[in-house]
Amino acid sequence: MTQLVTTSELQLIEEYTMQTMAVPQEVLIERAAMAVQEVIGAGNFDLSNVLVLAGLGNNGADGVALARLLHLQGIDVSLQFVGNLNRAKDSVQHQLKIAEHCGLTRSEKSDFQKATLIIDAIFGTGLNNTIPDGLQKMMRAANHADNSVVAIDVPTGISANTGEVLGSALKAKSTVTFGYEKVGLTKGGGKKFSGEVIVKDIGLLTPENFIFSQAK
Ligand SMILES: NC(=O)C1=CN([C@@H]2O[C@H](COP(=O)(O)OP(=O)(O)OC[C@H]3O[C@@H](n4cnc5c(N)ncnc54)[C@H](O)[C@@H]3O)[C@@H](O)[C@H]2O)[C@H](O)CC1
Ligand SMILES: [K+]
Repeated sequence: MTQLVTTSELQLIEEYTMQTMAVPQEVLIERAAMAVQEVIGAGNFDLSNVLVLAGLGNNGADGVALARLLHLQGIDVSLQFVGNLNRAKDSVQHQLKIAEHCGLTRSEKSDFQKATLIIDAIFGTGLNNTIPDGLQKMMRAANHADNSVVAIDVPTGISANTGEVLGSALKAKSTVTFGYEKVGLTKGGGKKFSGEVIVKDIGLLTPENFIFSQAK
């Protein structure tokens, strides 16, 4: 029996971890980035040219932290933001500051064809309505380029609760999801777009006798 989580259950667990147990958000972001670094470094992916597509929320923050780790490892990694960076969460700005201090500057436009691996850090569990048209176009181009894509936490475009495709979704070879498998990865489009789902512990703490509504 594998525990699955809905986004509201995950929110309670995140709050418990950060508010009650006082684990800083930056620690979770760092451990999330390290978890993805470990998975893609295990030999099944060609890391000769990695493109990180980062969104404006914490999924993007995970991606920026990962790009910095790969850069420090000497990997040829490009970091491209999707959306207006001025509207990004503080967590993203903070990770970008660290990355720039480490010598990684963001690219404006990246060449999907050149990338041997694309990291999908655009939207995670926070996607709450249909993907904007412009981004849908870019995602279809990325799917068409037929690169290897590794999704951080949830493939962009997939509802973490229902597995529904919200306009368009990025097809992942693997999805590295944190703490627990999200319900949306096990059904509908979520199952199809997630590829191999790898659950990684990043130090999320779960309250005693927490009630999970779903399992598989
Ligand atoms: N579970 C954990 O303990 C950790 C999770 N992390 C990562 O955080 C994301 C969830 O981050 P969040 O900021 O809540 O949302 P997203 O990054 O998924 O989305 C960004 C942002 O986008 C806005 N938005 C939602 N839908 C749309 C839309 N259709 N069009 C435009 N904008 C949209 C909304 O405001 C969102 O906030 C989780 O997946 C993990 O990757 C932590 O980093 C590590 C610990
Ligand atoms: K993602």
